Amino acid sequence: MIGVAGAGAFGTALAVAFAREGLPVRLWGRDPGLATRRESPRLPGVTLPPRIEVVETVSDLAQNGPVLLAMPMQALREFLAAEGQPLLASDLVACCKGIDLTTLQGPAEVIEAAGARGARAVLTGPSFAADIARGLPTALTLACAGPQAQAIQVALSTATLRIYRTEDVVGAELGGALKNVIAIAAGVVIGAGLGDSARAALVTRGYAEMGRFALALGARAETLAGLSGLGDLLLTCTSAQSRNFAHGVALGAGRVPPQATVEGVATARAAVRLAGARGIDMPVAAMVARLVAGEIGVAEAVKALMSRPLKQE
Ligand SMILES: NC(=O)C1=CN([C@@H]2O[C@H](COP(=O)(O)OP(=O)(O)OC[C@H]3O[C@@H](n4cnc5c(N)ncnc54)[C@H](OP(=O)(O)O)[C@@H]3O)[C@@H](O)[C@H]2O)C=CC1
Ligand SMILES: O=C(CO)COP(=O)(O)O
Repeated sequence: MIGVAGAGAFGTALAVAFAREGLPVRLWGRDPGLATRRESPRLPGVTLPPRIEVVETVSDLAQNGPVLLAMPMQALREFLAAEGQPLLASDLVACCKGIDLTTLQGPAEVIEAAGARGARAVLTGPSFAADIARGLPTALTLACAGPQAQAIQVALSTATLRIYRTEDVVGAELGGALKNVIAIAAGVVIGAGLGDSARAALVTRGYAEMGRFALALGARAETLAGLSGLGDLLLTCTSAQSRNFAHGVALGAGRVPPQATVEGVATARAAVRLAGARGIDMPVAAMVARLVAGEIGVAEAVKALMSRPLKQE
C-alpha cells in the first residue's frame, strides 16, 4: 500500500500513476469534498480512478508501505507537527522542493526533526504533475541514506515512472530547491524581453551558483549534474508549465503573478540566509530574493548582475 498525504497537483498525479499500475493507493487531502468529487482543484480534468481510496484521516495512510508527503515545503513542518504522529513509524518520502524558512532545513531534516523512525527519503527530479497524470514517461530521483532505499525505489517505480536512487540526500534536495529560484530568474529574463541568449547565460551562471552552494553544504557534484539538479533546472527554466518560471515571466513583464504554489520565492530568501552565513557568493539568488520582495526592479537587477567585477569562469 502506498500512502499519499496532500492532494494537490503532485500528490494527486502520483496517486493516479500508482493506481494506473494496479498498485493499492490511499490518498489524504485536507479538502473534505475530495472523496465525493474525486478531482483535485489543483489538477483539474484528472478524475481519481476507483483504485485510489480517498481516506478521511492521516492515520489511515500508515499501512505497510511508504507514505509520500506531497505538500508545499513551507507546510511540511506544520503538517508533521499537527497531523504527523500516526506516520512517524512509516517510511516517509518528501515530495516537496525547498528549504524551510524558519529552520533553514531541507525536507529530510524536517522529517527527522519531527521524530520519524522509518526512512527519511526525498522524491525529486524533472516532472510536471500534469505529465505524470497523463502517463507520460518521467524519470525521478529517490534520495535516501537508509537501508530502505532500494525497497522504496522498487515500490514507487511504474511503467511510466522510472526512479533512480542516490544516497546524496542533501544534493538531491538542494538541486530541487535551488532550480526553482533560477527558474524565477529565467522567467524574469523572458518576461522582460531580454532574449534567449540572456536566459542561457543566466541559467548557466545559476547552475554554477547552485553547485557552489550545494557542494559547500556537503552535496556531491554528480548529484547536481543529475536529474534532481541539472535535469530539473532545464525543465523548469524552459517550460511555460512551470509555476516558478511563470511567476518570473509575470514579474519581468510588470504583471501581477498568478496565485500558485511558487516554491522559489521562499527558497530564495532561505538560500540567501544560508549562503550569507557561510560566505558563499549567490548573486542570482540574491537578486531573485530582492526582486520578489519588491526591493528592486528588473532593470536594476540586470544592471547589478552585468556590472559585477569581471572574473574567471
Ligand atoms: N506540481 C508539480 O508539477 C510538481 C510539484 N512538486 C512539488 O510538490 C510540492 C507540492 O506542490 P503541488 O502539489 O504542485 O502544490 P499544489 O499547490 O498543487 O497543492 C498543494 C497541496 O498541499 C496542501 N497543503 C498545503 N498546506 C498544507 C498543510 N499544512 N497540511 C496539509 N496539506 C497542505 C494543499 O491543500 P489545500 O488545497 O487545502 O490548500 C494542496 O492540496 C511542492 O514542493 C512542489 O515543488 C514537485 C514536482 C512536480
Ligand atoms: O518541480 C517541478 C517540475 O519538476 C514543478 O515546477 P513548478 O513548481 O515550477 O511548477
